[in-house]
Amino acid sequence: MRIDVLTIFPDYLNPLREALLGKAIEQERISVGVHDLRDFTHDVHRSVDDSPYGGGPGMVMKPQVWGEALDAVVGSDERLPRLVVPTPAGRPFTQDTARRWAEEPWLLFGCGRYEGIDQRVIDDAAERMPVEEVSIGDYVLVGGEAAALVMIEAVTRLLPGVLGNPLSAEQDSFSDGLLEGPCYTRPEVWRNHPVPDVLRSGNHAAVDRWRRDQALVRTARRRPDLLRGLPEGTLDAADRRL
Ligand SMILES: Nc1ccc2ncsc2c1
Repeated sequence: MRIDVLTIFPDYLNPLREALLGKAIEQERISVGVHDLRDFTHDVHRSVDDSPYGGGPGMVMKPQVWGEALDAVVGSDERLPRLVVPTPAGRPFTQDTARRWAEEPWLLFGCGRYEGIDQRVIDDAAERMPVEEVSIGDYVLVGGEAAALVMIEAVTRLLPGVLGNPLSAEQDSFSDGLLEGPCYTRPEVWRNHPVPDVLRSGNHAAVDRWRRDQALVRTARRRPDLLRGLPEGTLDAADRRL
């Protein structure tokens, strides 16, 4: 997978070079290009924003700069990226989104700041490539870079060879629609807190049942919306006994 990121704060994306993701880049399982939007300005101030038409607070990112930057990154390659624009006004980013994007050969993240990017940039790009405006949640951020880091991690961890243990991707939260239950490691007792006996029983069926019950109870308490949204047939008779 090829990933490109357009941003006015390229150093914000340095964490992509760390840990498992950094290793996947070194192993050339993923290529990551981070591009400074200001490299596509032509004025002495390297300005990327301007006042909003219609008035109002804040500034809007200029279409000319974005248009030139996107043209440069996309290039004349016949292949086109899926352009992802992180924005609070976007469709929700979910594990299903991550799974879908993990099949893409090329993702291009356009990170806006200020009040956002001139809408004509999105409209013009959509004439040439698939574009998705996506939100990672309902809270205030200053720009799209943190969201891009979140989404890039959620996607690339699903790629073959990126995670040390591929089972982890299949068994983690949301993989079966439920929140993950509690986890434990040594010592058996820590500050008078014991590990649940069932986890030390060696009875794998009982451990699986306990873990499933914990996931169901945690999901019911913290995210009842996820329970209501489970596909028909997800919960079996044993689940429904709770
Ligand atoms: N404020 C805010 C909230 C969510 C979000 N997702 C992508 S950029 C962004 C910005």
